[in-house]
Amino acid sequence: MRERFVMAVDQGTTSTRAVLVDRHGTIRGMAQEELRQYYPQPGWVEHDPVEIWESTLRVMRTVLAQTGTDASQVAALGLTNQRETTVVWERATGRPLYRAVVWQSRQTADLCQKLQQTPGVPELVRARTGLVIDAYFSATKIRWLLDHVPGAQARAEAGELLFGTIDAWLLWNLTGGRVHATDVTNASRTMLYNIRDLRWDDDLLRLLAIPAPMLPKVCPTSGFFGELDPRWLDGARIPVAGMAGDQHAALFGQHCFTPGTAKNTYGTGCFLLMQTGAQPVWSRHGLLTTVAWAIGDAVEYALEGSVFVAGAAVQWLRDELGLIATAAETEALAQSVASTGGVYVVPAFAGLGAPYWDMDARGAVFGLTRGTSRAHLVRAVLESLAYQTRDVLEAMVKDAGIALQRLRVDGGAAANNFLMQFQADILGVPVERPVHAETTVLGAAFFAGLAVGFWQSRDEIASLGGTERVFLPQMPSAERERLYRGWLDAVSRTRSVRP
Ligand SMILES: Nc1ncnc2c1ncn2[C@@H]1O[C@H](COP(=O)(O)OP(=O)(O)O)[C@@H](O)[C@H]1O
Ligand SMILES: O=P(O)(O)OC[C@H](O)CO
Repeated sequence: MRERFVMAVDQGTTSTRAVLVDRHGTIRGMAQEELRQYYPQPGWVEHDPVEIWESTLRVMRTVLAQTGTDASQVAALGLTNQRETTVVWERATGRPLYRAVVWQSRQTADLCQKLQQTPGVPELVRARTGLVIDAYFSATKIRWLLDHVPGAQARAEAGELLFGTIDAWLLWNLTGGRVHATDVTNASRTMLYNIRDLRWDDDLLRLLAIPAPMLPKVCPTSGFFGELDPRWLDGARIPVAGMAGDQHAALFGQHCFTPGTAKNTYGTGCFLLMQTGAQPVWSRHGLLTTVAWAIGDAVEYALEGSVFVAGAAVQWLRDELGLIATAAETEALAQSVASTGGVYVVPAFAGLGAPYWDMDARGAVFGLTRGTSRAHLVRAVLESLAYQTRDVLEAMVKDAGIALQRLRVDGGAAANNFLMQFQADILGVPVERPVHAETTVLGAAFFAGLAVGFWQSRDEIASLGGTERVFLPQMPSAERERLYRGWLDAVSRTRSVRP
C-alpha cells in the first residue's frame, strides 16, 4: 500500500505554505508563496482574499507535485491561519465584498476608543470574550466593512453576506461553497464569541449591530469540517479535519498539553501562549484569555500575550531603512558589537499590544549618540523582541501564579541564535528550540490527523520530534535588571497617555 500523509496549510500574514506530514511527524515536502501586503492608509493593512485562496490552492497542488504524491494518499487536510483577519463575501457568488482587513490594521481605532469609553462595555467584552477592546480583533473590522460598503448592512441582515476569518474563507472555497464554518479558536478571537458558554454572544452582536445570519457555525478544532470539492485535487474528496488559529496550532505543535506549559512564536508579531487547562484564567495584568483548542467536547484554555511587531521590525530594517539585505544577517551584525551602546528601539508601529494595549503609542528610538552604528540599531531591534516577550511573561506569571520553567520557541525569528540567547538572558529561564521549527503547520496536521485516526493520541504526538537546542541564561542578574529597566523607561516614553 502506498504511504499516507496528512496535508496541512498555514496561511500566515506574510506567506501561505502547504506541507505533507508523515506518521513520524516529519515534514516530507513544503511549498510556499509570499502574500502581497496593501497599506492603503497609514496604519491600515489589507490582503486580497482571492489571492489568499488561489495561493492556498496553488501551494497544495505544488507540494503534491514536488513530492510525487497522489492526492488519494492524503488522509486529511488541516488548516491554520493568521487570526482575526476579516473577510466578508457574497453567499451567492463567493465574491469578497472588500479586501481582507488584516489583524494588524488600525482602521477601527476610533470606534474602539468609543467602546472603551462606554460605561460597562470593556467589562462586558472582557467577561464574555476574554479579550480587551482593540482594533486587533474581528468585531470592529466587520462593523467597519458593513459601514464602509454601501448597502452592506441590509444585505447582511438579509443573509446575503457571510463573514469569516481566514480559516472559514478557505473552508468555504475548499468545499466549493458548501460549508460555512469556523473553529472555536478562531471564533474566540472575533470579540463576538462567548468563551465560557461557547456560542456567539447576542449582547455583543447587538452592541455592534452585527447580523447573526452572516456568522459561521462554530466547530471543535479537531473534527470533520467538510470535504474537499473534487475539482481541486484530481477528484480527491479529502476531509478537512482540523482548523485552528496559528498560535493555537503552534501551542499544540509544541506539545504544550499540560497546564503551565508555554510557547512563544516569533513571526511578524510575537505571541506567547500558556496552556491553563479546562478552566479559563481571567487576566488582571493585560493578557488575553483565549480558547487553546476544543477536541471533541473537551475544551482547554490559554493565556495569551500578543505583541504586534516582532519580525516585522526586522523587515522594517530591511525594507524601509535598507540597513540589511536579509533578516538572517541580523544575527552576525548584532554579535559584532558588545551591546547596543544604550540604544533602545520600541517598535510600536501599530500601537502597543499586550500588556499595554495602547492603540495610539508609536515607535521610537532612544539613546542615540554620534557613535551609534548600524550594528547597534540592528541589535536594538532584535533585543526589542526579547524585551517585549519579558513584558508579557511577567504579566503571565502574575496571572497564572506559576513561574515558567522553560520557554519553547518557534517562528521565523527563532532561527536567530543571538536573539534566542539574549531572550534566555533577559528572562532568566532556558529557551528551548524544537527540531521541527515548523510547529504551527505541524499543529494543524496533528489536529487533522487525530480526527481521522492517523495518530491515535496526544501521547503518540508527544513522542514525535524533540529539542534541537537549549539556550541557558548566562547574564548576571544585576545586568539583566539594569537593561530591562532601560527598556521600561523607553516604553513609557512612547505611550500616548503616560502611565
Ligand atoms: N534569522 C532571522 N532573524 C531575525 N528575524 C528573522 C529571521 N528570519 C526571519 N525573521 C523574521 O521572521 C518573520 C517571518 O517569520 P514567520 O514565522 O514566517 O512569520 P509569519 O507567520 O508571521 O508570516 C519575518 O518578519 C522576518 O523578518
Ligand atoms: O501570521 P502570523 O504568524 O503573523 O500570526 C498572526 C496572528 O495569528 C495574529 O493574531
